[in-house]
Amino acid sequence: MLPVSKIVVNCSKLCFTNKLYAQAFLSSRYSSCAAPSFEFILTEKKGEKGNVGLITLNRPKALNALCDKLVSELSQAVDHFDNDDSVGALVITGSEKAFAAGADIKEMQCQTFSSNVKKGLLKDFEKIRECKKPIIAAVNGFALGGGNELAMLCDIIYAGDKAKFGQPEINIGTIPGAGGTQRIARSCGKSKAMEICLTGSPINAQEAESMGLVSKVFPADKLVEEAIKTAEKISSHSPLIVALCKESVNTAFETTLTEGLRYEKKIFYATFATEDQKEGMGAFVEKRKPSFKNN
Ligand SMILES: CCCCCCC[C@H](O)CC(=O)SCCNC(=O)CCNC(=O)[C@H](O)C(C)(C)COP(=O)([O-])OP(=O)([O-])OC[C@H]1O[C@@H](n2cnc3c(N)ncnc32)[C@H](O)[C@@H]1OP(=O)([O-])[O-]
Repeated sequence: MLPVSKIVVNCSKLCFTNKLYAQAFLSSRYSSCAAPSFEFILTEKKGEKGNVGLITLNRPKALNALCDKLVSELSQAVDHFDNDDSVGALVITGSEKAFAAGADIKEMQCQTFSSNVKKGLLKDFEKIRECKKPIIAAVNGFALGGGNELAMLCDIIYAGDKAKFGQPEINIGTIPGAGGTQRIARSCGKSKAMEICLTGSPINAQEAESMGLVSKVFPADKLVEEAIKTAEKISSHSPLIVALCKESVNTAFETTLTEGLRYEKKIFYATFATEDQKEGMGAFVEKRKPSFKNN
């Protein structure tokens, strides 16, 4: 156990580091509109048409632990691809060892209730949810705590065959804070959510697939390629209609069945006011490929 004096020194060092991060973030954010450059993530466009935005978490020494700066960069990169008309869908991945081992415990250990409230600890994490384009999480290795919550924040989860999912927060005296208790319960039911959150024990990719947390499992070395293929398929559709479809499915997690069906019907009717619906149905009747205009 660390003596108190060492903990205090460590915490003040962290606060200073956070200030530097904040300054670097502000200057990178407001200096240009070009693709931002990052320290803890890599971004590139993938797919035959370059229409998939790939974001790779890249903080290998800490198993991609989600420190403030990493999450802030991630949120900026998601926003950047969301506003890039040449990109139709995003893939977020990590390394073969870790998608992300959770929030950065070393950074979090000295935080207090009031500091969490004042700085809005989860604000960048929550911003990712506003992305209109579909996001696929391609998970190899550990997806623990905030790592699993980040995967669940995405729209589709693909796993490598050695992936491990879990919410170990209970082991370190806290609870899942970025959607773990809510999203597992909604997608996999109460008993699984309780088991995962209350034991803190991880589950493997096959269990995650059988309980519906993950939609497909691939050999680890094929995972990102498969996720990109799915993202390309999504990107071949009308971006406008894809965004409406994503919003409609997400509504299923927010409301009652009656309200959800009412919402879906409104959106379905509304698609008939778009050029892309005319183009899509026209192309089918004329036996040609549609050419969507995002209108
Ligand atoms: C701001 C946004 C917030 C978003 C979400 C907040 C809410 C969320 O619900 C709360 C959490 O996620 S609570 C978190 C929930 N997550 C957990 O409780 C999981 C904690 N991690 C583990 O249990 C183990 O590391 C593993 C079992 C993942 C791997 O074991 P292994 O293969 O023997 O590897 P190893 O030797 O152990 O690690 C290698 C290096 O990585 C380092 N590092 C790793 N994880 C870190 C982390 N989260 N932090 C910091 N560092 C972390 C580790 O210290 C070491 O570096 P060192 O310089 O040599 O000290």
